[in-house]
Amino acid sequence: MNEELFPRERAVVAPGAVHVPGWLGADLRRELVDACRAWGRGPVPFRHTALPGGGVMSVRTVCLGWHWQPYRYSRTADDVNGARVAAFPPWLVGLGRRALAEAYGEDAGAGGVAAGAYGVEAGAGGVAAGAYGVEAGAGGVAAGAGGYTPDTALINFYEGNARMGMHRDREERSTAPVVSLSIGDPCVFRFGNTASRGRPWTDVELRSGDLFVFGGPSRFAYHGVPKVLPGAGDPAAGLAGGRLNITLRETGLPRGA
Ligand SMILES: O=C(O)CCC(=O)C(=O)O
Ligand SMILES: [Fe+2]
Repeated sequence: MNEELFPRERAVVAPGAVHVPGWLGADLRRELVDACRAWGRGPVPFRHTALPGGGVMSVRTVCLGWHWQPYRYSRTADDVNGARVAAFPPWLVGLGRRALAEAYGEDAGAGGVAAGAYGVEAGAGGVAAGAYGVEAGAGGVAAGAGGYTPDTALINFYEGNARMGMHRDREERSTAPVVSLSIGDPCVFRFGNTASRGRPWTDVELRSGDLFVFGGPSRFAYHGVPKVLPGAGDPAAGLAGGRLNITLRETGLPRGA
C-alpha cells in the first residue's frame, strides 16, 4: 500500500535477498486475491498440509503447476484429493519476471544480478559460481529476469494464529530465485542463514503488496513466519481478513511431465 506517511525503503536483507515494500498496486492485489479464490475452488482445495511426524501445518495451502507435499513435488495432489493441480498460468510467469527485474534491476543478468543484489564481491565470480553451480550460472539466475520461468506457486493462507516454522525451500532442483508476494494482514517474516535454523536472522515486516525475492547466496536460506500481526486483511483487494502469501518457484522438473 502506498499511503504510508513515511514510505518504507527497499532493503537488501542478505546477499540476494531483497525486500521491495508496496510493490503490488491495488488492482494487481485484487486480481491475485480473485485468482487465489478461484484456485481454491478446485481442482484441489486449500488444505492444511499433513507433516510426516503426524502434525499438520497451521497455514492452508493450494499449489499451481506442481503440487508440493513434504517433501516432494508431483502433478497430482496425492495427499489431498488426487486431482491434478491447476496449471501455472503464463501471466504469473510474467509477474515473476517483473518481480525479479524489480528486485535485482532491469539487467538481472549475470552482471546485473551480481552487481545489483549480491554486492560486488559476489559479482567477482567466486560467490556467484559457488552458489549457483555451473548449470545455474548458465541458465538460471544468470539468464536474467527474462529467462526466469517459474512453474509452481505455493499459495498460503494464514488465519488466526497460523504461522510457519523456520525451513528452507529446497525441493526445487533449480537454483533460480523464489519470488514471494504478500497480501492482507502484515506479518513478521524471519529471514535467516543457510547454515541452521538459528541466528543470525533478520525480522522483516511484510505488509500487503510487499515483494520479497531470495536468490543467489540466499536461495537456500532458512526462513519462516513466526507471527501474523492483527489487521483487517486488505479491503482494497477484496480480502476481509487474514494473510495470503504466494511464492513463485522454478522446480527444475521436466516440463512435459
Ligand atoms: O508466508 C510467507 O511469507 C513465507 C511462505 C514460505 O516460506 C513458503 O511457502 O515456503
Ligand atoms: Fe519457504
